[in-house]
Amino acid sequence: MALTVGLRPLTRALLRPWARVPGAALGRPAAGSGDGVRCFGSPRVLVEPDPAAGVAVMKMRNPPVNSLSLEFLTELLISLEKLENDKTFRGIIITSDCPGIFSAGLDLLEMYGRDPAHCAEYWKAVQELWLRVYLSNLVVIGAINGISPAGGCLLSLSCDYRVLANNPKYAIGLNETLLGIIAPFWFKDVLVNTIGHRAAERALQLGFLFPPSDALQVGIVDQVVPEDQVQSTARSVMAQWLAIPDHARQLTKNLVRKPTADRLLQQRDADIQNFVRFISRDSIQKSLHVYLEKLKQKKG
Ligand SMILES: CCCCCC/C=C/CC(=O)SCCNC(=O)CCNC(=O)[C@H](O)C(C)(C)COP(=O)(O)OP(=O)(O)OC[C@H]1O[C@@H](n2cnc3c(N)ncnc32)[C@H](O)[C@@H]1OP(=O)(O)O
Repeated sequence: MALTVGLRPLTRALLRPWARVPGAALGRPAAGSGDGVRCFGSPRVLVEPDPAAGVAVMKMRNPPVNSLSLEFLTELLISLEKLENDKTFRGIIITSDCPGIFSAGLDLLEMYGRDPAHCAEYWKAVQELWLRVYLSNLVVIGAINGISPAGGCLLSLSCDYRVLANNPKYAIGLNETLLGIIAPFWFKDVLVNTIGHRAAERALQLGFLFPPSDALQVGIVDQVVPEDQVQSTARSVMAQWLAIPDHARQLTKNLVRKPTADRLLQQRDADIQNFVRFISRDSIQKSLHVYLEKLKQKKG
């Protein structure tokens, strides 16, 4: 799939070939590689390759909460495209480098107080990340080591398999209604595909954030394991998935997922316009303001 985001100069600049990680992470040997295999990535995305296994671990590190800002989305897209195009890799594990947080979801500051052109560019990047992960030819496993609301949950749901750490704080779900906003139809479609119509109907309207035991029961994650076993479990699950011939697995994945992705692909521009119209409403901006204030006050 070609990377088609119509980006502004700032974000286009990020799309240069494979930026190296600055500072300490630069050229750090990948965990367990022992053979000089180097980590790479970008400021917010650390990629630990294991070429022998054909697997790369992609660690999100956009502190404090891995909110999906435009820059972060762009870096994730670059990393994913690079891995997708490198025949060395057959699978990726997406996880977080921010303790206790997988991803706080979309960056509210990209939609609050912004002009329509910015909101449109942002939404296009959100669409692009979803399409890239959801339709990836690679096996994509989510090693969910922290809380994962809204856009964080969408990212998880777009993986082929989800392993969640068993910590009651690590809730997962599409909680948009709690913010006074609405999960777009393609977020909803992915949830319905995963947990079924009735469970999704309740979860979406009530903005459920499922703690691990409930998450497993409803099927929004595939496995819940002790926190220190999330990465090793993701690795063993990956080995099972990689035992299947790539072409058969990829075509089957496409068969199952294409109709859902096509619904967005057929109306991307309309979806962007709809988002911009919705998010620009005074009432929605007010809801976002109230929610952001609540987040601030929680601290004080
Ligand atoms: C058709 C129209 C469709 C519109 C659809 C729009 C779809 C949106 C989907 C989304 O993803 S919306 C985002 C939903 N996310 C959330 O509700 C999570 C909000 N955050 C939290 O609940 C908490 O931050 C946390 C993740 C549980 C972490 O808690 P913790 O106590 O560890 O940290 P905080 O002190 O709360 O946060 C630190 C810092 O980060 C800011 N922040 C948190 N989340 C976001 C975010 N999603 N976007 C931007 N900024 C965020 C928070 O405000 C703090 O900032 P400060 O400056 O340090 O005070």
